[in-house]
Amino acid sequence: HPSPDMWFQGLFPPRVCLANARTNTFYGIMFDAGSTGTRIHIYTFVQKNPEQPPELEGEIFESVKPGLSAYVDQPEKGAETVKGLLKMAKEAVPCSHWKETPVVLKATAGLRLLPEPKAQALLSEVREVFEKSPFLVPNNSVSIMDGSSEGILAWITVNFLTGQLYSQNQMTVGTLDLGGASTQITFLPRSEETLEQTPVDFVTSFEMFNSTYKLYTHSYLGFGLKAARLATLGALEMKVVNGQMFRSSCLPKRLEAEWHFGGVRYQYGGNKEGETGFEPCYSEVVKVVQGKLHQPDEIRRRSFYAFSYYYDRAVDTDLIDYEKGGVLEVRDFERKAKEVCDNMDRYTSASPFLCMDLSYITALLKEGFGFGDNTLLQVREALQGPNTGFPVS
Ligand SMILES: O=c1[nH]cnc2c1ncn2[C@@H]1O[C@H](COP(=O)(O)OP(=O)(O)O)[C@@H](O)[C@H]1O
Ligand SMILES: [Ca+2]
Repeated sequence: HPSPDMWFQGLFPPRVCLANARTNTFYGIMFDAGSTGTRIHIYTFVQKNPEQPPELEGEIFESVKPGLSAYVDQPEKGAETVKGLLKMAKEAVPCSHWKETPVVLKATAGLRLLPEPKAQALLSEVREVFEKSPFLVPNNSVSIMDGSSEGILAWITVNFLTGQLYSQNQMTVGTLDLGGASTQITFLPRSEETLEQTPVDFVTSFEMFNSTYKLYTHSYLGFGLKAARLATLGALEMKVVNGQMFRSSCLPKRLEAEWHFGGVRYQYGGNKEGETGFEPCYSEVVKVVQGKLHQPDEIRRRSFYAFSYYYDRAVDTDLIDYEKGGVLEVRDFERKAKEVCDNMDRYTSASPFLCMDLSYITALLKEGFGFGDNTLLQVREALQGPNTGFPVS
């Protein structure tokens, strides 16, 4: 086809940007590039008076699946997913503010697991999308966040939003984040002994509101829920051969299916003739964690805030309410794992991995971190800002 004559285009005025937005309002665009999905957070801040810091007024959130790491061999296609989300930002932020609105992307465990050149190729495609956008691109705006920053960020968010960081007698809570590819544990040690018994690279100091905090924090790469599924199946550090079948006693006996993670296709199924149920499953998942994690004594006496997949699986099995979350003991995950694994046929409508996931969570908490059966966990949806029920400012 010859291209149509576009003579009429010149008749219309170019799209203009009217400066109609409030001048005390600021915006920020943050991408969380997780192993299972990419999420955009568009924050609105309002500066009510010049002496005070701006207050968070609102947040717009959207997400896409799969995560960037699934595009390991198609970096341009991966960057397209970011571009799609960025379109939302152009609608949400008034055009008069575009060029002052910073846009950043922080990638977590999915990209940490990829070979460095592949991860960099994805990030540079994303950088290009940002550069072509009308937003402000700060230095180092597209990068892989290191594991300890990830843990600290979660800890600050929870303790700031619950008011602990500016209260007189600080009762900070620890945080447990279970992602797809990595898991983080972070808390403020109360006993000197804990710090003495902790490897140096598990301790990070930082300053905030005129206090210095010495936090215990560590991110375990490859110990997220989805990576743990592969480890349990024996498929994590393997070159997967086409047609190869991975079996586990944690899966329904007759199940045969396939699953894509990190750009690789895995075929998996139940133990057709062998055992299934909690006992054999638990011994499989324990092998994934046993002896591989540092166990600080103090955590048995502290309470923790648990989110991400701890929350998702607790909601899936009615251990807690979707909206309110809830307080659980470590033993509640074990009880639920037994119930699901020993009655797998009753849970077929849910994910076939439900038994494996609950067993892994139990093993990670007890055998991995060394929590007691009765350690209390506040299981909540990840705190993200104003729509969480926690005061933001
Ligand atoms: O913005 C969010 N709000 C609430 N939950 C989130 C958000 N982003 C991720 N999650 C949770 O994080 C988990 C997935 O982990 P993710 O994809 O971030 O892997 P990673 O942290 O290992 O890279 C899921 O439980 C998902 O519900
Ligand atoms: Ca995450």
